Amino acid sequence: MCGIVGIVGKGPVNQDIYDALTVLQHRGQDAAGIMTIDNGMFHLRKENGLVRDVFRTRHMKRLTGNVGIGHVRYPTAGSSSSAEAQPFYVNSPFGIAFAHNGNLTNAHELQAEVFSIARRHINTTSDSELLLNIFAHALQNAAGFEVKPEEIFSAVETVHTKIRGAYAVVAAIIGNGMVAFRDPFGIRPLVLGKRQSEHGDEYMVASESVALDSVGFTFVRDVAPGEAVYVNEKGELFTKQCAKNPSCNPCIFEFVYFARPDSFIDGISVYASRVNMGRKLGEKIAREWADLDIDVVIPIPETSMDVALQIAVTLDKPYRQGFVKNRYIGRTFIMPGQTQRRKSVRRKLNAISSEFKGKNVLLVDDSIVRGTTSEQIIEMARESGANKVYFASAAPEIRFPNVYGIDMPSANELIAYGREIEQICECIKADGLIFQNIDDLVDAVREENSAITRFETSVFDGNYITGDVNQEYLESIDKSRGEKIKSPVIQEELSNLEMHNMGTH
Ligand SMILES: O=P(O)(O)OC[C@H]1O[C@H](OP(=O)(O)OP(=O)(O)O)[C@H](O)[C@@H]1O
Ligand SMILES: NC(=O)CC[C@H](N)C(=O)O
Ligand SMILES: [Mg+2]
Repeated sequence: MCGIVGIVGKGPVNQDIYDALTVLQHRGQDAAGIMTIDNGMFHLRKENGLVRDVFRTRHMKRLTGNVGIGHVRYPTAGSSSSAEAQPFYVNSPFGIAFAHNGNLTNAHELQAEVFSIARRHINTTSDSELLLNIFAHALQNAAGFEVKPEEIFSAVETVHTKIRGAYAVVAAIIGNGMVAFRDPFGIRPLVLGKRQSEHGDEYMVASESVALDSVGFTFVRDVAPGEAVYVNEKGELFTKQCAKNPSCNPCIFEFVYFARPDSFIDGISVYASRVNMGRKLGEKIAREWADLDIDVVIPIPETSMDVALQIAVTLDKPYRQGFVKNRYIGRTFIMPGQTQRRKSVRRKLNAISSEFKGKNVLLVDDSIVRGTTSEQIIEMARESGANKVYFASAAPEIRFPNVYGIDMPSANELIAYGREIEQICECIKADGLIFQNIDDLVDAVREENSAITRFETSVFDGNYITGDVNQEYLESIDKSRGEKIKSPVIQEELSNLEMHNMGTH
């Protein structure tokens, strides 16, 4: 899903960006990077790995300056080579550093255009590097060394007309400041925050509000879909709506799984939306499984815990922590390959057998995607002596690929693809399986902000909000990003393109 952050401060920003990235780590575990501007020069450190492993004191010391951006990556286009870690950089115009959350759906056409019209070479397979070059080319005609806010906004307008897909972006421009913008459908989140210092106001943008909280910035507002925010080096803020017909359609999977519960996205508390999901699903279980004898409700840590507690309250059943999570293992779903995901479930979760022995348990997860977690967890519950194992998912059946920044390029790998509920239940070997209805999921999230009339729900219903996704496109991403391509050997070959500005190690 990727996390992005940018700060224009009145003092060094390296530590704040680092701290903000650590609280956005749940959005991307593959690579991390920070790029700062000091005295007309960029300073960069990026590498594969978690934030705590990528940045050592020696790197932090080099990342000087009062303007900077950062990124944590979950690859959803190109390869997971360190050459595709972000921020990216181009030297013209001015020198631009760039970080992106989302995924483009017309990367292929853009590739041809960037070369034939802009005469720009892209040396990676990353869609984010393409997006950077489209933006840079649009800014190419800015007059003078100090770019005017209007010139920035006009470049963002051009980007909106050329690019399709999902994008929340932050960029830092040498000699000028920080730009951030969000796609006209508002698929990926982006918030603006402010902090008062004795030398004046400091501004920050981030994927989630929790990043602002962690470094003492106050939430100002969500960046609107299609809007651009520009903060110059003096700390002056300029904003403009740069899209013709913007509309707010946040990705509903942010609320189901991706975002941290203590974040607010487009005026919606992620935590409250999950509690609502639990209530709705609990009511459905009470209606449809009235005759089932459930002894206990057990969450599958970590994301489903808020949902499961509310299901237990709604059903008036005990809630117990039957699984202990190894706090040193990250999220399994955003790991790069199926082998690693599969192996990590048992390393991550262990059962407390006394909570299962002789009981009819209702296991709750936020979602079932490939079925990697549910299948193994049910096996563990049985090994621990459970009598009956029922399973509830706070999200509906996921049957369609995602093209907006979640790494689900192939319908075939989705356990619900081509299967009815009884068949999925057989695959994961549960005694009963129940999913949230799509309308209930949407209502659960909308309850927190009724002004949002539509969410990006394509993984559940196959309606792709940008209107440009057809079967041919889905087949092409399946082919180019299927599990095969993520094999370590192929990844190694792609890493040969390590032509990026690493700085000294
Ligand atoms: O059906 P699957 O393909 O297994 O995917 C779904 C599972 O993956 C996620 O957990 P993850 O371990 O990524 O993170 P969490 O600790 O935040 O729950 C999600 O919460 C489900 O448990
Ligand atoms: N999940 C994301 O936001 C990924 C951003 C970009 N498409 C990449 O793969 O690097
Ligand atoms: Mg989980």
